[in-house]
Amino acid sequence: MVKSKIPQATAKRLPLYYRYLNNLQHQEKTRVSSKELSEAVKVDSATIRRDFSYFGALGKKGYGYNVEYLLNFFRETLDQDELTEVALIGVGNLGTAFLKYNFLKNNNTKIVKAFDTAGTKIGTEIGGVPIFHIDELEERLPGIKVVILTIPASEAEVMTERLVKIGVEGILNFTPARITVPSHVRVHHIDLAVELQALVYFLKHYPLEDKKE
Ligand SMILES: NC(=O)c1ccc[n+]([C@@H]2O[C@H](COP(=O)([O-])OP(=O)(O)OC[C@H]3O[C@@H](n4cnc5c(N)ncnc54)[C@H](O)[C@@H]3O)[C@@H](O)[C@H]2O)c1
Repeated sequence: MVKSKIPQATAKRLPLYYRYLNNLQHQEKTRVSSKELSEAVKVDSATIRRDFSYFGALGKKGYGYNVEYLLNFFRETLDQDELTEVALIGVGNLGTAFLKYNFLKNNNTKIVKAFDTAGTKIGTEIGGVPIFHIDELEERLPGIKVVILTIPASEAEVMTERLVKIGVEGILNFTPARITVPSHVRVHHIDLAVELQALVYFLKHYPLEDKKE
């Protein structure tokens, strides 16, 4: 297996590929063509071929890619065999939805603890995840390196400082606040409004070739 560094853009597509290939394996399919994969994950086949070349997976003409080989590679690369425990901060509309969904279906990340300030939620569970008061953060968070932030934007900066102090290494930030972190902490910012705008922009300016009239 190839162990060289994978470009970030490629790495971001790995979970997408992984999920689809996992489905194929459940259907007992042993191989997949880049065309089939391309249609399923909505990434053009040239990009898929380039991505896969980083994994040392070279599709054979008329055969395609070996599903098991790719899955093994992705499991290693995505650390799928290891459960990553995640905490969620802010059990409001968005946070509640994430707790109900949790992520175990897709891969081995799981929300194991949640925190909020609202008295009515403390001591309850949603989707099997216990909700603690945020005052207990310093006591209960250690050991967890990844946090999902779904609190009001006004709270984000102060909360981030607390998280960094406790040793959090990755923050999935759903708040509109741009938070600042030291260089050893990684923040991924998710903004559905921006994604939606991007989609509308692409539809307008880059119509798909086989768009039906
Ligand atoms: N990224 C996106 O696409 C997207 C979409 C919708 C909402 N949002 C953002 O996500 C955040 C949550 O949105 P929502 O609709 O769930 O809001 P909400 O008001 O329903 O939930 C916020 C929760 O955070 C809790 N909270 C407040 N201060 C806290 C603190 N210091 N520590 C712990 N918990 C605290 C509140 O008690 C509440 O339960 C907001 O910042 C919102 O702007 C982002």
